[in-house]
Amino acid sequence: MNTQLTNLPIRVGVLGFGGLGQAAAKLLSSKGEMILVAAGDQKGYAYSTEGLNTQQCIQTYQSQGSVGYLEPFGTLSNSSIQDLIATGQPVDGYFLALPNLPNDFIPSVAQEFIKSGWRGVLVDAIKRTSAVEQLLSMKAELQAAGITYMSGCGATPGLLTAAAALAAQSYAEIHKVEITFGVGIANWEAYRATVREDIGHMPGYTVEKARAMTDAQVEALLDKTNGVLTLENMEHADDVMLEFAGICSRDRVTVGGIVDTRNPKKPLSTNVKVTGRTFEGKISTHTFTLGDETSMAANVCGPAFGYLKAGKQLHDRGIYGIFTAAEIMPQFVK
Ligand SMILES: NC(=O)c1ccc[n+]([C@@H]2O[C@H](COP(=O)([O-])OP(=O)(O)OC[C@H]3O[C@@H](n4cnc5c(N)ncnc54)[C@H](O)[C@@H]3O)[C@@H](O)[C@H]2O)c1
Repeated sequence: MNTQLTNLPIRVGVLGFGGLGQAAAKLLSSKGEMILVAAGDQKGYAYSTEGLNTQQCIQTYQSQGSVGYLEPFGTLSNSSIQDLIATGQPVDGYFLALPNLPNDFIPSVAQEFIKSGWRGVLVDAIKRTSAVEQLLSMKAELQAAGITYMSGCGATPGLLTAAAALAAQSYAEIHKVEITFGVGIANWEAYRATVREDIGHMPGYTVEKARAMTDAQVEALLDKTNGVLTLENMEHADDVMLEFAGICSRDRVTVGGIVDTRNPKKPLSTNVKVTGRTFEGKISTHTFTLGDETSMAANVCGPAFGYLKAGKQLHDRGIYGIFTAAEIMPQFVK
């Protein structure tokens, strides 16, 4: 059924109900074109055809540790994603607000969807180059399964990569794309996976090492830096996405930033600078800067659903496979 043509809201599932998953559910509650029908976390899932109540989901998750406790829509499960898909309940698209720990976790979730026979749109806000490469290599399987997968659709990669792709249009040749992000959050516990994955980029750390750290070890590390993580030359998928979209080779893309885990004020303004040469031979730089009042959650979840809507339009036209935020324009969700 083409929900867009029939004006029915797009039925959305949010997998992962931590910091970003809860923000995604809040954002959806003000939308008319999308409805939250499913939510899942590590210990359970909830489903309602009529739509889940965001506040009840968040309250249940925060007080009991899983949306699986939500009465009467919840189910407790240690394999919530597989079990939710197996219910066969209709969901048009899922936002994967899951940790990518280990670095092949989200690709393994994509495999579960492929195996299940479910057809629809999947959107991730994945960050590492090597993770996006794993997903890109699954293109033929996704196409055959009837899945339209939108990868790298958060803030960066995502919004900033798309802005770089747009800025590139003024130039005949792109010399460099420099992405610098500033993130301020009140406490690291609100975004555990995000902070762990960021630690994995620091000198002396790997994804596996960061994943294995206890909460006390994360806190001890943050104590040493006064809650601030400074990240340089990160392995970030903006590079492979811009290369894949034919904009520039990946070695011309750099990503770094500062994350303050103890202050919601951004430590610096998130921006992308795109330097290139015009057809007349002029060298110039376009800069796209995000407003400091916009939170990480707004800059990740907004684009994620914009890409879900764009993915749904592709899916309705029978276009399956994998696309990134550098190739497709997100659609504004009302
Ligand atoms: N692209 C971007 O701009 C951007 C920015 C920030 C965060 N992110 C990404 O968003 C993701 C989510 O981050 P967060 O800080 O909200 O995470 P979080 O730690 O706050 O929450 C993770 C959620 O996933 C659930 N989960 C974990 N394993 C699961 C499993 N096997 N099955 C089902 N649910 C499971 C947990 O129960 C929890 O609800 C991270 O991968 C992070 O890198 C992307």
